Amino acid sequence: MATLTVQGVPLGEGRPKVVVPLTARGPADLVAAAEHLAGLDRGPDLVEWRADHFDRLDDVAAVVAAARSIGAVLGGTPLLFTIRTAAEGGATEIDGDHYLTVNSAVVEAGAAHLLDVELRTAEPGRRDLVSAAHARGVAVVVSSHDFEGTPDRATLLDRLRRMRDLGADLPKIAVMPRSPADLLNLLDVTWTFRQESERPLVTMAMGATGVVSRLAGGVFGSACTFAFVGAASAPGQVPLAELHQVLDVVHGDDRTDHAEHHGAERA
Ligand SMILES: O=C1C[C@@](O)(C(=O)O)C[C@@H](O)[C@@H]1O
Repeated sequence: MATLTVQGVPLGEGRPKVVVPLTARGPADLVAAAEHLAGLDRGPDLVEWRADHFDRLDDVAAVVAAARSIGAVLGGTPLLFTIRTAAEGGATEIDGDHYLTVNSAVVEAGAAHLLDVELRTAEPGRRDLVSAAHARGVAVVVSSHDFEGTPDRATLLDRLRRMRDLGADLPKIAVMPRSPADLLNLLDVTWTFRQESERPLVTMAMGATGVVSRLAGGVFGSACTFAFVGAASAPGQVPLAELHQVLDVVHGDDRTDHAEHHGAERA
């Protein structure tokens, strides 16, 4: 089972990597939030900028500048750039062309290490964006979110395979479980895909019923889990410090590794 290594952080190997989203609206608050994360004794392994919350998303240069500022503060910690559209539970009704323009500009500027491309993005833009990211050495997360329910196992597996076939380095699926059976299906599909695929994946079930997937999804093959500092960016997310403690119980304490990943690159 292969690993995707981004900025020295191995995804799909060992303990799942913790991602904290930044959801501040303005550049100064974003930088302050990034500084806070960078200063934590036990910070995240990756940081996601949820640029759909940014109050200047219409200004491509402002987005690129903010991504650069966040990246500079984070040092070596990998930065995932995400515009989560309203249709997928995000904070903005962005038009399709502007979505492609902003994402392409961030990729061309080398301002992020990973790029989230929503599966629902229309062709040919979707394929062009994936190719542009790969040409710049940016890893691609192809994502899909179901806020209403959980598709059946066959549909989930088919979705993950389509993401892989599109060139996703890290397919990602979030669902809303309506019962423990939905949660079991998601975990089952996660492990099935993990075994058949040459790349890691990320899955999570949202809401209260899904919390266990954020705590123990790594056992079933999910490479990352999202936690919050300040404000959650999705239902059911767990505070960062508590998530680290639970992962210590489930996977063992990684403090030495963690210090090595980030300490080495910042030094
Ligand atoms: O796709 C995801 C996962 C997520 O929706 C979650 O459920 O934790 C949080 C988002 O910020 C991120 O882009």
